[in-house]
Amino acid sequence: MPYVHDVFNYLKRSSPSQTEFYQAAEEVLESLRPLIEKDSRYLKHKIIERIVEPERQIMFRINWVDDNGEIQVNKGFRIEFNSALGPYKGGIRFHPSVNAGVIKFLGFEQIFKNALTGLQIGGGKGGSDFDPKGKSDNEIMRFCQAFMSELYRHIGPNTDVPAGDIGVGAREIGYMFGMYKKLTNRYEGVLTGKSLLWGGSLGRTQATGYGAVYFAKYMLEARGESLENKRCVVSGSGNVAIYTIEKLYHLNAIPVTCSDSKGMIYDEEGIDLELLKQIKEVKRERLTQYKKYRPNAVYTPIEEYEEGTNAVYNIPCFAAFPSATQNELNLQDAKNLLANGCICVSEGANMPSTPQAVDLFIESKIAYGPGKAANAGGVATSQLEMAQNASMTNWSFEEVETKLEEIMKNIYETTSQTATEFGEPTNLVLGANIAGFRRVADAMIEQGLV
Ligand SMILES: NC(=O)C1=CN([C@@H]2O[C@H](COP(=O)(O)OP(=O)(O)OC[C@H]3O[C@@H](n4cnc5c(N)ncnc54)[C@H](O)[C@@H]3O)[C@@H](O)[C@H]2O)C=CC1
Ligand SMILES: O=C(O)CCC(=O)C(=O)O
Repeated sequence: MPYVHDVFNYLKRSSPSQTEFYQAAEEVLESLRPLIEKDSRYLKHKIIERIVEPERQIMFRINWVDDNGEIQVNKGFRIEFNSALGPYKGGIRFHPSVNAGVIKFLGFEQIFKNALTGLQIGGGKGGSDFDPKGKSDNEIMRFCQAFMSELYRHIGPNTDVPAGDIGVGAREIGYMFGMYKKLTNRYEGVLTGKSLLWGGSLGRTQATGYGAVYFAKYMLEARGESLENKRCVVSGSGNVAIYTIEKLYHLNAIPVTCSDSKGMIYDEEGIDLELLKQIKEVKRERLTQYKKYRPNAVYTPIEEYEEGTNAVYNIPCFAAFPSATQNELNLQDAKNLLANGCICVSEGANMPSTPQAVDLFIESKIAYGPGKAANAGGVATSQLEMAQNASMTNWSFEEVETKLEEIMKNIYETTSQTATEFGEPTNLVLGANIAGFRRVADAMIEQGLV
């Protein structure tokens, strides 16, 4: 369809050098072809042209002072992409690779992910090229305060509600919340992922990882399979990876790997979860420490990975849970997974598989859950946190987890039914993109040209 092609070319001309955004947009636009052919309303209302353009993009300077008294300057971003379904909602990422294109791809994915949850949340994302690695606690606090000293004027509990992402966890959310409160004199649910002491929700920390495993469980159940006693590989060792490993153990699976940007651990007997939490959540150390306490585990530094591959995906497994970062799994990794017997990939990270890897997963008809569906449990539970804040109540862990599992089951069913409706029952990329888009697009049409 030349129309989709034209919109995509326009994007490339109007937003130069935003590679990750083109990747995310191309996948969604390609998936929408059969829908656009079937329903002319989307063309008439120019929904495609409108949905790829953020409603608002904020870029700002962040000045802060390091422990040596030196002034440091970073870039800050918040993209308020689409508010058809509710207040902008999406995390904040602190990582040196952050730029306008990365935040735009994440914000774009967030629109459809949030729509798939069935909840009233629009799509947004933010971040900074600040590198938290090696920074003292005081430096982290000063940076978070400086970041919020600009962001506070753009957000609010009914406007835009940020949360965490790579490099932003409960500690950073705490420092940002403190500054927001001081500047506005308001104590309100403006951020999610808060500490349980002052407005957080039980289960939010676990939600993304648990959700990605639930998504795998439902994909597998539909094929008469289960995770029980199956070996699984997990990449990353942050929030999503840790709670993916935890839920895999709950379902009697055996997670055998985790990784960080410097290397990977292969622990044949199963990852020691308490040790991993101690290293990553408490001490904030490198994974090399893991081997000190588990001498039988194998640590492979990235310099020793086979060229052009991610060693995590060279370990034989039944299911894989990419939980680190974008484009961490390429075509060769996908081939390695399939050759070693993997039949399920559930993405905890955002866009971890390259387009060629995704094509191979779809072609081979394995159970493949794209990030915007499989990792939606995090943002869904953030909305549960917003609901508790607004009603001044606190739900039990069991209540939140029951809702989370129900939401993940619904997302699986919606994506699978939509894929079937469009003639490709195992293609959950098609199902997720069309189902997410349709909900947002129909809301945009009903709300008029705004
Ligand atoms: N935290 C959340 O609730 C959600 C997170 N996500 C996505 O999950 C992924 C992981 O995020 P979090 O666990 O929250 O972040 P985190 O900061 O807790 O952990 C990130 C992990 O990825 C690893 N990593 C980063 N860059 C890497 C690289 N180039 N190679 C190998 N490992 C690398 C880090 O070492 C760390 O272990 C991201 O793609 C994020 O956007 C998606 C939905 C919700
Ligand atoms: O909890 C949230 O609001 C956002 C989570 C997030 O950033 C994501 O889903 O990628």
